[in-house]
Amino acid sequence: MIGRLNHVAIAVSDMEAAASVYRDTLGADVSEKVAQPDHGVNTVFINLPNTKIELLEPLGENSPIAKFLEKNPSGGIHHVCYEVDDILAARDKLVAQGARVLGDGEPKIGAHGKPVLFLHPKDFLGTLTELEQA
Ligand SMILES: C[C@@H](C(=O)O)C(=O)SCCNC(=O)CCNC(=O)[C@H](O)C(C)(C)COP(=O)(O)OP(=O)(O)OC[C@H]1O[C@@H](n2cnc3c(N)ncnc32)[C@H](O)[C@@H]1OP(=O)(O)O
Ligand SMILES: [Co+2]
Repeated sequence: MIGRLNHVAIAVSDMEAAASVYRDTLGADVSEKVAQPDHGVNTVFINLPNTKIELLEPLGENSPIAKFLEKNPSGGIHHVCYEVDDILAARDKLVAQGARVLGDGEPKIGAHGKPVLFLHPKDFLGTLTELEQA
């Protein structure tokens, strides 16, 4: 069912400092910062030859990454995102197997303009898992 690794996300409290680590220290191709108000985060993408790293910082009062950063003040790996050909079929199959879809269960438009869903970390080996329509 799952296909390519679309991105690995890292939550950070200081986006400028984090982007500098990837741009200046690691010498990567780093995008501009984009607000994702529907998701309560700002994103910066690091474009690697075979995948992407998504840097996340909180946006607004009820950011879903706020608690994570309280527990991990120096940042940390927050989620992995896999591509699926048919996100609704994938969701229905996973729900039938007992997996919990976060939020209202309906896809939202993600950072790449495509539908995304999140699956509860406790159902996937302690790893918050995002699915993105390929
Ligand atoms: C722009 C878009 C895109 O790429 O297109 C994005 O990525 S937006 C990326 C931001 N959006 C999201 O993350 C949306 C989905 N996330 C959520 O709904 C939330 O963050 C939850 C995953 C439900 C966690 O919420 P919250 O931290 O408030 O709850 P909580 O502290 O009660 O956590 C419940 C349990 O899950 C654990 N937990 C929380 N966040 C976790 C994470 N990222 N990875 C692994 N475990 C995690 C906690 O330690 C806790 O475990 P214990 O009970 O053992 O202590
Ligand atoms: Co993501």
